[in-house]
Amino acid sequence: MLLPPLSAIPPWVVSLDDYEGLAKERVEAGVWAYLCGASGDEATLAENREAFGRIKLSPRIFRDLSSASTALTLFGREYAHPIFIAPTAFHRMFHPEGELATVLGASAMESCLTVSTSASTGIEDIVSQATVPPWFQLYIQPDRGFTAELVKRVEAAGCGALVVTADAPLSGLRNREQRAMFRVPAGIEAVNLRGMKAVPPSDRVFGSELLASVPVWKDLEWLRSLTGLPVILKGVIDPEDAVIAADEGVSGIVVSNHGGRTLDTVPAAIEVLPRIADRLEGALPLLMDGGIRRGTDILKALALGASAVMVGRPVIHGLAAAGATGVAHVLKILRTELEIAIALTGRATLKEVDRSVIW
Ligand SMILES: Cc1cc2nc3c(=O)[nH]c(=O)nc-3n(C[C@H](O)[C@H](O)[C@H](O)COP(=O)(O)O)c2cc1C
Ligand SMILES: CC(C)CC(=O)C(=O)O
Repeated sequence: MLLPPLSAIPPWVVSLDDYEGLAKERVEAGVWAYLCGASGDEATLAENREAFGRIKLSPRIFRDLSSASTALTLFGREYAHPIFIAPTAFHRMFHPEGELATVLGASAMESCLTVSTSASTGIEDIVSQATVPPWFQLYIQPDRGFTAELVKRVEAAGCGALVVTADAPLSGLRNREQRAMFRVPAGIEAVNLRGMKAVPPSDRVFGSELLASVPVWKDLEWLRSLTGLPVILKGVIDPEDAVIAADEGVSGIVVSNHGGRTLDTVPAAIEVLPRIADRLEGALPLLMDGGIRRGTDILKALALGASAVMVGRPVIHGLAAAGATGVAHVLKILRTELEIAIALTGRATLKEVDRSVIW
């Protein structure tokens, strides 16, 4: 029997891990496998966490912290802190209020939500509830005409940026999800894709219509010609691709392996981040996601070259556990942990967080 969402947060809930247990009791088994799972042997999923554990911090003492702040400016906008929400699909699978609850929780904590292409709520409704303009994550669809209309629609709705996901032209084979026979439940759909001409399903990979229409670099140029929004490329792992992306004129990059859900045995995003930062030498703002569960993880990412981080599964744990309140509390925990971690390493502002923070 599934439990209903909580109406109050128990006092023993103090970390993101605590939320995972609360969420599991409230989510149907197949949907849970979709949320937690990753591709293949889930080696990259595990590595995203383990790599953070191998990085040690180096605290400095007796520093002046009187002007401490986590504020930053990104793509011309001020943000109160560098904790952003990664795009994840179909929030109504996890809570009846879906993305509307997520965006309320995000707004309460001054956090920016990236809305998935496969959101289960209309983009205009989500943006209307936000105090921080959401970003929109775009999968370039085989139907390029529909894609162009969608880009115009999200810009008109008031989204602040377009996050183009590049690492999932095909879905990874997520065995955990296959074994649980996961299907998107009836009544829940990617409403922002309604009316699109979909490619017919195929049990072939090579030779399929889908493979014939996967996006290439030239599609990025086309996309940039359609919109005045900053275009951020998500799913970059190889430093060579980061260099091409910068040459192509993207506004930013999300260093990400899709939470281990696409190609398995890719290195942890936090391991890749400093290599990309070294290659780009500050040419573009970098974000990263994958395995962020603690404020110290965020501090490590900032020290290794990220301007901000995105958080995926834990936000959904908060949503499933307690709707908007759960989302806000997950973000609040992370924000408090980050402030304490920055202060205990003797730094006052994000500008002071550089590689000297790493042991
Ligand atoms: C359930 C689920 C759905 C996701 N859906 C999307 C999506 O629609 N678009 C996308 O670009 N990434 C998607 N992602 C990947 C996340 O944006 C992000 O890269 C990843 O979850 C970060 O890792 P974390 O969960 O360890 O924080 C999804 C991830 C999960 C767990
Ligand atoms: C609907 C899916 C394509 C969303 C996704 O990117 C994921 O589940 O990882």
